[in-house]
Amino acid sequence: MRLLASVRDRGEALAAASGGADFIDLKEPSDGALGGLPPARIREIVAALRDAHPALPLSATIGDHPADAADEIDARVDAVGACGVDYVKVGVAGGDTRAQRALLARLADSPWAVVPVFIADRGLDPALVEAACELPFPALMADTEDKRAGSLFDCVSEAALAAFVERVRGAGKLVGLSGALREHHLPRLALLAPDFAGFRGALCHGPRTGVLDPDALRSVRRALHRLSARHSPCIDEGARRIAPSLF
Ligand SMILES: O=C[C@H](O)COP(=O)(O)O
Repeated sequence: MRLLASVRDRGEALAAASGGADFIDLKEPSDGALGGLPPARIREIVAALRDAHPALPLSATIGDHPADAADEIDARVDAVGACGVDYVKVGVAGGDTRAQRALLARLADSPWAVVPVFIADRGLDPALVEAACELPFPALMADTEDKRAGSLFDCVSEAALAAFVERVRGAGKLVGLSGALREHHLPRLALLAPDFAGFRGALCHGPRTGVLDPDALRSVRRALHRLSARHSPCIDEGARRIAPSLF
């Protein structure tokens, strides 16, 4: 299980990369679950990371938008993709199923590598996950929107999370879990064995809107290493086959 760290600026990005994050995710935590950074800031961070850590995979979010905001979402995906990140993360918020399916179909046609992020505050819709699994996305994630309402584990049952991980991996995609996850959740995460787990709040000294704390990141990193030493190497082998460039 790899560590995705969400960062908002160049300083945090370099600290997260040096601290051992496996994926760097660019977002503005003060602007919501998938708060977007201005393209100029994304380009600045991408340049700094490509220079210092050229092999590190980078993602960026486009901001929180309702599923039916088609034009706005398309424009933001293009703007963020053009900044040179490897993946563009797009939230699939709850609500109108038809709009969600239409959004997935459009994102699958995007020239950029889009990672849909299912906003799971009210659970995961297996039919929607199934629809996404049939489209050519490199990865799928789950995250939560209301960070005060507990963690992903308070919103989605472990059985449903296990089914999500299994289905997405079975479709040949990377699978990631996030949503107010803390270090104490790592043993439960390790049992689910997603390819990566995403963190912001756990890496900050105060709230997730505060500043990234390199010591907190190192602590999560160490805990993950300890758990990885115990979990089955065949999971990593599977992930290597799906996305060899990431390993
Ligand atoms: O992509 C991962 C998110 O940034 C996770 O943020 P969080 O740990 O504060 O829920």
